[in-house]
Amino acid sequence: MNRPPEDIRTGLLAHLVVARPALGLDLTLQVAAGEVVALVGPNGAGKSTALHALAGLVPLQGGRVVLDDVVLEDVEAGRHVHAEHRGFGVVFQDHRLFAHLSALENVAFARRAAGATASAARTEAHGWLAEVGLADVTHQRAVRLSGGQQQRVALARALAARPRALLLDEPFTALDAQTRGALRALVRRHVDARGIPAVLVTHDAADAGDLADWVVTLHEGRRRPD
Ligand SMILES: Nc1ncnc2c1ncn2[C@@H]1O[C@H](COP(=O)(O)OP(=O)(O)OP(=O)(O)O)[C@@H](O)[C@H]1O
Repeated sequence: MNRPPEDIRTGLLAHLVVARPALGLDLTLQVAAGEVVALVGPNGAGKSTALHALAGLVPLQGGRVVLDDVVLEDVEAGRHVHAEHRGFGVVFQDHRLFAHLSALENVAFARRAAGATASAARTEAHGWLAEVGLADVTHQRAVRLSGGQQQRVALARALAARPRALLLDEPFTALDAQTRGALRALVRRHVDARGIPAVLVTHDAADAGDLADWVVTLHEGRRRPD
């Protein structure tokens, strides 16, 4: 499942150069609209760093990030679009929910931030929580939810924001096998229906095999040759 070398017109194009003493990153990535690319590799290879760099949360020392022909970052040209304005839906490894807001409020917040009215955001948030199987805990505070439930709220929040691209860092690790399968299918449907690119960081061969169109292997911050 290695991507053929042709160029893509819409989707995500990135060259990420991050200089760090422990591990530098130099990665070129292209993900077409409607595609899921799995980013795999051993612990410490730089997968999360790459995702955070795409999201605008880790400064680049070189390179560019372009989404659907919009330049989000270009180090040489001095352009840096703030993370909040990049249009990515992100699921972080540690979920990063608002601990003292309810599941519903966490998801509605993302939809509000993306332009919906308060009541529309709440209605849609109910729908997303039902989609991820959490209709019965909508009013539970995030801090009271189990790890797997928090992970599902994080995915609902990312999808609810109507992102222009998805960045998913180990988004299914805390889930049982049945839920994992259902949520992989949900992500696939969403990517197909909205025609957006998605990057999935995973250690799970089944995640990559089921969900990804292409696999990119990172090793010590570099792409391992196919
Ligand atoms: N904020 C940071 N500042 C400096 N170095 C960092 C920072 N975050 C991560 N690193 C280092 O960058 C390297 C890559 O880490 P990263 O988390 O990107 O790897 P990973 O491939 O996602 O690993 P894992 O599979 O364990 O999640 C590691 O050596 C790590 O110590």
